[in-house]
Amino acid sequence: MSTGTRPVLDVTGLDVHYGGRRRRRRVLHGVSLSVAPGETVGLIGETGSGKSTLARTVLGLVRPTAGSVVLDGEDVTAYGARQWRELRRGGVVQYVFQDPLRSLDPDLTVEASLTEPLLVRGTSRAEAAARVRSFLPRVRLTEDLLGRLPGELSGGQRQRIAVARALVTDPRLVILDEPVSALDSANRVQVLEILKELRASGVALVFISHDLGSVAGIADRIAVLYRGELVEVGAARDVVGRPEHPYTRLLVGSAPTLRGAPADRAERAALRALLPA
Ligand SMILES: Nc1ncnc2c1ncn2[C@@H]1O[C@H](COP(=O)(O)OP(=O)(O)OP(=O)(O)O)[C@@H](O)[C@H]1O
Repeated sequence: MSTGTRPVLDVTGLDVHYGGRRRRRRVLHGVSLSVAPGETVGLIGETGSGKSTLARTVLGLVRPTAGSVVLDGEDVTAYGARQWRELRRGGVVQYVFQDPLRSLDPDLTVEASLTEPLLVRGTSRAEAAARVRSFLPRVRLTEDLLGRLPGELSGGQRQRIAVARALVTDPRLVILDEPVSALDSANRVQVLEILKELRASGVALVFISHDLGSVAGIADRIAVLYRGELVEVGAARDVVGRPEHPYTRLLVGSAPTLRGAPADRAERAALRALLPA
């Protein structure tokens, strides 16, 4: 297979358990998901459905009990801590958290935060500084912010810096875990617009959200996670326009922006009754 068509992420039959032997609890079950180069996949599901666990497993922060994770053609399932460190340093996969303060070191200036991932990869200081400056307009930021600390920025600016930091190394895949949930509506729209534009650079995005409305306008495909299982995966317009699983129908019905009118109480109760316990 050529690298052009090879998935940038290929997760197969993933099971994840948390807890010790006595309190062992299955959080993901048989999850299989593939992301093509340049594709944007929205991963949606309610709180506790396992979205972050899936992201953390793909990033090597949680070890699966079964299944495999292949990143850009490399089976990383059995990677040890050192191999993961090297892989992360290589910048193939990057991530953005809901809270940008988790993605940014509070003691580093914006400039240091943005140049660091490039310097770690061996880019010269001058080249890194030039690359950072040329990247700023793509996230609607200006050079006067470079000397500030994360604590001296607005929430929206911080999240745009976190997005820039994830993308400045030209990764193949970026996982964004609820990247707009903590933002007000103006900043949310702006970050979504920026992400849409950045897709043109060919990076693959996995966009995690509990809100179908945020994901629907940006994702090529949508994957729906319900209680640790992927219950529906399809083209965004099909999942929104013709949802098949009762849980997806409930989600679409609860998002008035996606439907003429939200589902009424009786309809929601009928859909809930169809969901597996
Ligand atoms: N480190 C952990 N140890 C034990 N249980 C955990 C751990 N992390 C998460 N869980 C549990 O696993 C389940 C899935 O959590 P996860 O954070 O993956 O869900 P989520 O869909 O991302 O939820 P949210 O939208 O609230 O972030 C939850 O029941 C959670 O309490």
